[in-house]
Amino acid sequence: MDTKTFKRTLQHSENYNRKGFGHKEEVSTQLQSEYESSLIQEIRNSNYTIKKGNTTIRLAQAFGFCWGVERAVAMAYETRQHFPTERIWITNEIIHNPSVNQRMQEMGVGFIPVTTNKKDFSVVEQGDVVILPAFGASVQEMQILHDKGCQIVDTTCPWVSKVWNTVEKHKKGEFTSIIHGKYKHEETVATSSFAGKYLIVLNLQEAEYVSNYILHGGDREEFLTKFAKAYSANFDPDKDLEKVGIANQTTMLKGETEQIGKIFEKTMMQKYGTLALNDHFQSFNTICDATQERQDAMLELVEHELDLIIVIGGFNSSNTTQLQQIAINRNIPSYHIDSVARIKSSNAIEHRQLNGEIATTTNWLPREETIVGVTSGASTPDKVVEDIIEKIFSLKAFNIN
Ligand SMILES: C/C(=C\COP(=O)(O)OP(=O)(O)O)CO
Ligand code: SF4
Repeated sequence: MDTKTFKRTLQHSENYNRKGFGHKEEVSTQLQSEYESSLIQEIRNSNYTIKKGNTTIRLAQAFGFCWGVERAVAMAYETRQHFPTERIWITNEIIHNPSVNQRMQEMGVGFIPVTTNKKDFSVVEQGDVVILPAFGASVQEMQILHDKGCQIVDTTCPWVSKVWNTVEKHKKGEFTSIIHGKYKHEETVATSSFAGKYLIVLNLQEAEYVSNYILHGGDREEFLTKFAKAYSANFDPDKDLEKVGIANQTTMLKGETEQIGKIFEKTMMQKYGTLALNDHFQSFNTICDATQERQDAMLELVEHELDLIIVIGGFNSSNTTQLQQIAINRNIPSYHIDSVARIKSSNAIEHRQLNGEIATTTNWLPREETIVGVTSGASTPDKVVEDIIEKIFSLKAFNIN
């Protein structure tokens, strides 16, 4: 499929909207009351710190809703306002936060059902409205919806679309896109659908493995098994790694994407020589500002003296996981939770570990003077952060165990 032409056709179609419907002011009051917090604003205004009794909360200097999330959620609310009686669907979670997705359902926005790992678009009828989430959607999904003649409201973050343009450039120059990301993640699924040849690498180890294969060859079958589901159809590691371009899922660890870029730049230089580098390697910066700011703020937060860190965000939120990785790298006890309900008592907290498993830690909140670092992912409403801070204060005030 000529994805570039299709996208242009879609964007000119009268059934397509990516600008909202002019109800910004009406929905902003609703969004404010549902997601914002006066306590968090107060803490922001007092140098990101608040102390009550023997407990200090130190917030990261950048956290919570990013611009792209605010925009996508506002567009979804506007869509409901603009189409009060039409059936509205969304192709995936709007963002990775359970409370926001719950609100979507309460507003009557239906999630496309999934049967045997496949989305069932047969529920969508002509005249229905379909929202594409902040992560975007694959070009194949867009085509199905366009063919059905439904109204498409595209909330894809422009930073994500920027990555799609990057992989289109790779495709034009016959470069294979090396995408730093998680192959199952909605954004990476969408990005790879716009790429020509692609290979998705998760981390530095995988990048090193590919680099080594480029330089010295290796076991082709092992390569294909290792990266199963993470490359384009008919990908051949012996032929398709001669020209590579770098792209990423916007919310990966910034430093890691940069290092992966450097690994491939060095590899191509070593294999083809400095003068031929531009014929074999392309790199554009596709890390979004919000990811960068939140990770930088976390790196600054962990420089302070902290007894523990609470990282708040959906359990499937990639950027939240990256924030926790920073705490783990610094050996600070840290707990990734998605809502106040995970705090059972000062004796028990239920939290997500980096490997995805849910664990319960006992005696997590010290009785004595305590400094708690707090941050939240780009999809976490301030209200959720407020509830958690209030809970910590109340547990400490009563020393409830
Ligand atoms: C929508 C979006 C980021 C907002 O945070 P999310 O937590 O929803 O997503 P992610 O970190 O990618 O799992 C895609 O860049
Ligand atoms: S994290 Fe970046 S790319 Fe993702 S929605 Fe927010 S601003 Fe957009």
